[in-house]
Amino acid sequence: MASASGINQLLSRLDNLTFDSISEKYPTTHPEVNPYDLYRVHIGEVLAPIIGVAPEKIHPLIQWTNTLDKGDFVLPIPALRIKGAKPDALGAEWAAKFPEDDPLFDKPVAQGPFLSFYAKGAPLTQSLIPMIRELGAGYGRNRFLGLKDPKDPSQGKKRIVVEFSSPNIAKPFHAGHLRSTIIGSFLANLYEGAGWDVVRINYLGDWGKQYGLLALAYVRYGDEAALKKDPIDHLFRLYVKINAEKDGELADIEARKKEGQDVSDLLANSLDEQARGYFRKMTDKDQEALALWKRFRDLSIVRYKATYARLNIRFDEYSGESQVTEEAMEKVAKEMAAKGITKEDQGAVLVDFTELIPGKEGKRLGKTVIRKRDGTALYLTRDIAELLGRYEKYGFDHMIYVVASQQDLHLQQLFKIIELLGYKDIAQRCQHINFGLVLGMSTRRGTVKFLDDILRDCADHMHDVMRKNENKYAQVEDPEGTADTLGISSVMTQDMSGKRGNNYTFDLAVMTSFEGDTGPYLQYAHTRLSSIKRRANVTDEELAEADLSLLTESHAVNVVRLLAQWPDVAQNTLRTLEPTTVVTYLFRLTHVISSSYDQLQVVGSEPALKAARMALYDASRIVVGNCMRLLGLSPLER
Ligand SMILES: NC(=[NH2+])NCCC[C@H](N)C(=O)O
Repeated sequence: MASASGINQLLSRLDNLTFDSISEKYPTTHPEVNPYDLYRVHIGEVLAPIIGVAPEKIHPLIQWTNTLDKGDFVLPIPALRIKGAKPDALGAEWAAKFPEDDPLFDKPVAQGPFLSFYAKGAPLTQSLIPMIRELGAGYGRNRFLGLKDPKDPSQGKKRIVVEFSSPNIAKPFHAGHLRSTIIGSFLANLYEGAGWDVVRINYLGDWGKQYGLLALAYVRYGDEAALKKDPIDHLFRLYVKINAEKDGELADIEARKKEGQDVSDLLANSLDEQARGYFRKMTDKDQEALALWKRFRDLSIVRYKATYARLNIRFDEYSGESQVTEEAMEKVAKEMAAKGITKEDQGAVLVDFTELIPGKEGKRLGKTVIRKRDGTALYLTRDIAELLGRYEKYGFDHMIYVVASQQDLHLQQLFKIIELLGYKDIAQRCQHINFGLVLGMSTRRGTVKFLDDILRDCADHMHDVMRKNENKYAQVEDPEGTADTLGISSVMTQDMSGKRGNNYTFDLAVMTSFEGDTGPYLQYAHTRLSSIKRRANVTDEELAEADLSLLTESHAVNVVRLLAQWPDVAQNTLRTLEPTTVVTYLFRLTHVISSSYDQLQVVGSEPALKAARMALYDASRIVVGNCMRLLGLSPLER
């Protein structure tokens, strides 16, 4: 069965529409990957002569519903702006005129200012199930959305850079990095599914005076074997130790100064000063200093890669603050000065937005330093040069920075400076995707330090939860691996359940439960669908030939109606850029599937019915799996 068979089957029911006529008249629709596009086109075409408005005008106004009892689509009548008549009356009139024997819809229902449309079960079921099974992992993907020119695919894809995760070497991987990793990877998958060319960048915090200090620590206390074994941990320990020493020293100097002692010698030889000197060597490209720093960086990246792999995440580029060259910063510094964006203030260079931009906006953006008095560049300085460098390198159509809300101002300043530099078109391509805090994140081992700690702790907790059910536990083939996957699913699902901007409380007990809207529940739903298929013993051929007209129960039709929404949900998520759009849909879907099990048994039903129901569950398994993979979860089979 070819993938088009499902959609052709629908089209063959409609004598006025063909593939070509649809794509000609409705260039934004793609029924071959989203059957509901055809449904909307059809509504417009049928209503047009009834209402006396062009179908292309009606089509974009049609919306989906949040619950199936409200229908599959609604037309908000006031949106048509028909003068003189009451929406309620119009709705009733149009509903009455809607043909009784429409091939796709029952007679619409007028509900206040809305006209609600309910898809007929049989045509939807019989076309959608084969389509989903044929498209498989591709169902919900829409390669057309990312085309530069939808009418001319030879123009190629649009390109997006997604920068996410971006931890700091030798410092803890905190909740902000965790959220950036989860949300960023999700967004990258989302755009990939929409046919964009996606570049994933990890912008490491790996530069600055503190890395000079770290090098000093390594020279004093470093342990080669420990560094090789666990660089992230070893560097962090060194970092903590040397920072404590440095702070103690500065406090001591401060105290002596208060007593009136001459501390200039102490200051000149202080760790802080030595760190500055070491970092200066790094920026001056001293080979030895750079070699040590590069080892720290390279070894850390190797470890990070292994951890990201557990989450199915890979990056196309490990960029970082260190990769921004002095030359590149020098170049923009000149540009900024020439354009009058920066000014000197007691040897430092700064941008004063309050002077550059009148009113509230300038006040909000405030003032910010671009070069310190000692000549060193700052976080923002590097971001400016990095952004322009990325544009040069990738020529992106869009770029997303997935960074915590605490850095809202930083990114606003960054984009504004790019704009003031005269690159308004580039600034407009950039977007900050922010997110709220994670509260109360600590583990049994104490406060969280690294991504590995977080994941291990969740896996351990999950393992305990699993052990509580001895019977089931005994049946799990690889309890360690399963606990690991379930643990990861727990954290990720909890993180993506609410709106990005909200804070949430990290709660191991809640997130690892199999009850409620949790990651383990989703995994359970998927394994159950997989096990039905294993136990039913129906061949793929039998599934392909199943008589789907047997799926008449409302439970079956409701599952299909939800399955049909998936391409729309994915497409809508491109607008919201909220993981919860997918998560919410996925829980609705899994709940409807789960409530159908008692009504629609597979094992024990007579062969034809068994095959038909199995085809329904197989399509369900595919969609649940596709949603989970888009979210970054690895669906379990057992
Ligand atoms: N381009 C950027 N500034 N990205 C965000 C980097 C996040 C930074 N490393 C931090 O931990 O706070």
